[in-house]
Amino acid sequence: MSEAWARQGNPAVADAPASGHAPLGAVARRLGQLATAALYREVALSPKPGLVSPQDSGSHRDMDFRTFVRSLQALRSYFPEIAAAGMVEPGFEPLRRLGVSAEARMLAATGGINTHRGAIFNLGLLCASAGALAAGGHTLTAEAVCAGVSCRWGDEILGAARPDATSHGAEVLRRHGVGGARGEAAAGFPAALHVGLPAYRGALAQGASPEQAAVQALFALMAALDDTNLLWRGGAEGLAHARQVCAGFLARGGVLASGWEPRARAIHQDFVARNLSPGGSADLLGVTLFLDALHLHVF
Ligand SMILES: CC(C)(COP(=O)(O)OP(=O)(O)OC[C@H]1O[C@@H](n2cnc3c(N)ncnc32)[C@H](O[C@H]2O[C@H](COP(=O)(O)OP(=O)(O)OP(=O)(O)O)[C@@H](O)[C@H]2O)[C@@H]1O)[C@@H](O)C(=O)NCCC(=O)NCCS
Ligand SMILES: Nc1ncnc2[nH]cnc12
Repeated sequence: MSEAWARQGNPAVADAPASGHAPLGAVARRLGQLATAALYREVALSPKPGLVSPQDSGSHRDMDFRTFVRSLQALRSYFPEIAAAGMVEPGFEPLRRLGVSAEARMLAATGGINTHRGAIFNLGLLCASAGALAAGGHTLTAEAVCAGVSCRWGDEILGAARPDATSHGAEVLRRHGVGGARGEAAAGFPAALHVGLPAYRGALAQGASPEQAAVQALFALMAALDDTNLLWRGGAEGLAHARQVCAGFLARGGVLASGWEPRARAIHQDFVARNLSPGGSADLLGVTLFLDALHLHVF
């Protein structure tokens, strides 16, 4: 199961070059494949508290696994496109326009449902940063790619926030002062880099399967993050409850302890009963899996 899950939707696993430098067009295509594969692995993963998986729709009534797959199909050309755009050292505005048009394609494919708004933003910026590094002849490491987003576009990412915006994220920023997707990106994705990635790799090193390691990374992210989706649906109380339950799961040994799966499923049911959905953590799990794959593949 675990190897099959790791290879699912991941063409890069099957045809990664053994060594050497690929032409830039091929690098952009491979970055796009890695981004799409990371998002596919995230949505295919189970159990995930409150989130959509092939098993069920979690705390969501308007979308299921097939909605996410349709959304991913609509986004397939976006990630290579924005990676290629990054290679010509653009300012923020051309990247933002690519993101806005990808969002429109996502909404058309899902009938107006927001499946991947955060992912379009996060992984779009990371693909552009990786493209810029590749064009400069630099090695693509998780640290360099994340720092690239912060250094190149951090100020504009924060500056693009409109005080009168009506999005859930903007409302949460006003009510709770939490920076959400923009804050994470502008700071160079500290949660994915310093929480998700060490949890994922640490679990693998201790013998977990890739699938178990991804569950561990998701719980670590949920325990640490001020997830604006949890705040939107559950307020400060809902966020505190979710973080505490996930910290408790990790303190009992997480996915490395026997009986972890029924415990994780019980937490899933608890989130559903409370109508909680950690969409920001899910997005950052996608980022974590993308960053990990950068190390595995030679460009
Ligand atoms: C920069 C934007 C993404 C602006 O976001 P804003 O702050 O205005 O907020 P939202 O529009 O609400 O979207 C932010 C999405 O980011 C994800 N997220 C949340 N917290 C974090 C975090 N701490 N770190 C990283 N990412 C985070 C999250 O995405 C997931 O949740 C989605 C479902 O959300 P929503 O529709 O609110 O949820 P429901 O609970 O289902 O609602 P109801 O059922 O109750 O109605 C899901 O899709 C996940 O993806 C937040 O949603 C951006 O809007 C923007 O500027 N976009 C265009 C530019 C662009 O993309 N450029 C790319 C290259 S520059
Ligand atoms: N699997 C998932 N379920 C619900 N919202 C999400 N946002 C990103 N991934 C998600």
